[in-house]
Amino acid sequence: MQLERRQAIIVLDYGSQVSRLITRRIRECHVYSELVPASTTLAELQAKDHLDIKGFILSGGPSSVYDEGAPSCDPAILHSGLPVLGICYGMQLMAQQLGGHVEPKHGTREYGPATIEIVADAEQDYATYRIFEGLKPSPEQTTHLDRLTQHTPLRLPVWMSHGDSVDQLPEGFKVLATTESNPVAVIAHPKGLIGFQFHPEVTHTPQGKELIKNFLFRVCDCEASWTPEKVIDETVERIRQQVGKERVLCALSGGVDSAVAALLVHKAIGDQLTCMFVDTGCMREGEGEQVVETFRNHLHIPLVAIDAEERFLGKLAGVTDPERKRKVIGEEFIRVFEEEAVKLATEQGKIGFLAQGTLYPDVIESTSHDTANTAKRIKTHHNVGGLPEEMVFKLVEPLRMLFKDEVREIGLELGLPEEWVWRHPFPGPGLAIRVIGDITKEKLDILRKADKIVIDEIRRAGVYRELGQAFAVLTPIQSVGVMGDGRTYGNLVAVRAVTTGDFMTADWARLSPELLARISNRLVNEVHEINRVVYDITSKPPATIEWE
Ligand SMILES: Nc1ncnc2c1ncn2[C@@H]1O[C@H](COP(=O)(O)OP(=O)(O)OP(=O)(O)O)[C@@H](O)[C@H]1O
Ligand SMILES: O=c1[nH]c(=O)c2[nH+]cn([C@@H]3O[C@H](COP(=O)(O)O)[C@@H](O)[C@H]3O)c2[nH]1
Ligand SMILES: NC(=O)CC[C@H](N)C(=O)O
Ligand SMILES: [Mg+2]
Repeated sequence: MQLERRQAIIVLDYGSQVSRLITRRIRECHVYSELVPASTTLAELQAKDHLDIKGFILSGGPSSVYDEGAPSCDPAILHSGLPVLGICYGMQLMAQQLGGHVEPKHGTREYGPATIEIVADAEQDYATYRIFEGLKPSPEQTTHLDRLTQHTPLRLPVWMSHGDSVDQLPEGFKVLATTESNPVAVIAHPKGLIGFQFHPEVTHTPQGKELIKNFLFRVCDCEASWTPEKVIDETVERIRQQVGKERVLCALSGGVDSAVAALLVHKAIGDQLTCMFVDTGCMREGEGEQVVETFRNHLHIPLVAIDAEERFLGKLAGVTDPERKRKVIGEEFIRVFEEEAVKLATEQGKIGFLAQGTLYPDVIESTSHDTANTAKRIKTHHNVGGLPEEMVFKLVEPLRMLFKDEVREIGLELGLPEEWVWRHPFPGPGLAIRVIGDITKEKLDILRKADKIVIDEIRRAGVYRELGQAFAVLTPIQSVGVMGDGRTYGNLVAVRAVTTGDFMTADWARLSPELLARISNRLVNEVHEINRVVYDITSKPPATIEWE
């Protein structure tokens, strides 16, 4: 089967903190979008033969266009005849490269909320540029003067963050909107070149999504065809073409990413796939059983479950340093996979591919942001991806182009149980990095009970889905208590619950005092080793989500 080319909007990344949000907003409108480094040329993009490029967006960024070495845009993109939307730096760059001029304007800096007033002629300009079609002035934007003159210009609240301004337009451009302090807030050329000085991709621009939709559907003529069904069909076909008749191994963790990757591969090649779940002894209560039950009995996908508790706990004995724990676990995973892959290979023929749940944010991080590579290492996230070379696996990464919310949608569509789809992420090293200090089976058992109580109560209160992650941490601190009139000297458990979008930053969740009380009560009553409970009220930064 020949794969159709998919309609796409290419976002060029000039380094804005919110570049990837642009891509997400576009995808939320069911149009496919990729974020690429600013230096990407039109020729390179046209060489991606799976894409039918419908338009470009140039993101914002920290540079000033007149700075030496400031990033630019391949002129061929601006002259391609396809629509281009420049946002903030992107608009300034487009204006400058097409012959206009940009100046630092100390008097017209705008950071935060602003209101743009559309000065375009309602009938003619709306029909020519189409970017403001269908937008309505909100009643609170209507002034007394408007009512007196019975003329209500379109005003929109937006979010700005710039110190430079376009002060001279390139030929053929027209100003479509201004703000009180900035005469050039939106510019446009009849050929579909548009510039926004504000950021439509952030939620602080309330009608931002409508503006992006207008760009996609009215200016670029896109179809809303990037849907879960379509993604599944395409991905399945791609996997078939890549894998052929070879066998694939998928390491299954119990998390949503590896589960969805496995489902897609299974849909593509059926029994050529073998899944492998490794019980490290550091899993949550019932985790292993649930993985086995769902995959073998419910989804009918071949699964090998490896009980490696003894060897992992043996290697971890006496290890207290968090980084060391991660290393030990990472290495042990590799050893287990090596051994098991050899066994599988001799039983049913060689395994050529390894399926992984790599997501789009991982891909973006490793290609477009230099800062990601120079950033300071806080902790080594263990990943089974670092498999030894002598295994010579080729990789199948069916989620490479997807964000987590898209992965979840696909999981639902493929029949992964809801409870699994919405499960909080769980780190590969598992409870080993939530038992602070030295790890023993006894401590892990205490933590397993505590973790289950925390999660059960959070689910019962109906707040599980609102939280990014929630769990218990077993600390080595012991404290004195009194129970049944007797003295106790027991363990201190910390409860951690955070809200977060991307896990790069997080806030501690404002759980209700009633819920916290129930959790604390059950912890001390049901887990007799615990006699004191604290709630972690630090955000990330300065803390991290996990304690180790
Ligand atoms: N216990 C395990 N057994 C087998 N593979 C594992 C195990 N733990 C982790 N892995 C592998 O390591 C990969 C990375 O783990 P990671 O936690 O980042 O992703 P995930 O578990 O798939 O999803 P989530 O982020 O929702 O937890 C997994 O996709 C899986 O392939
Ligand atoms: O697969 C993983 N291997 C690891 O070693 C690891 N350490 C942290 N995490 C998860 O990453 C997210 C951010 O965690 P931190 O704020 O603690 O760095 C949170 O979701 C953490 O659970 C890990 N995941
Ligand atoms: N957010 C941005 O894109 C800022 C662009 C440019 N650095 C300015 O200050 O105007
Ligand atoms: Mg996981």
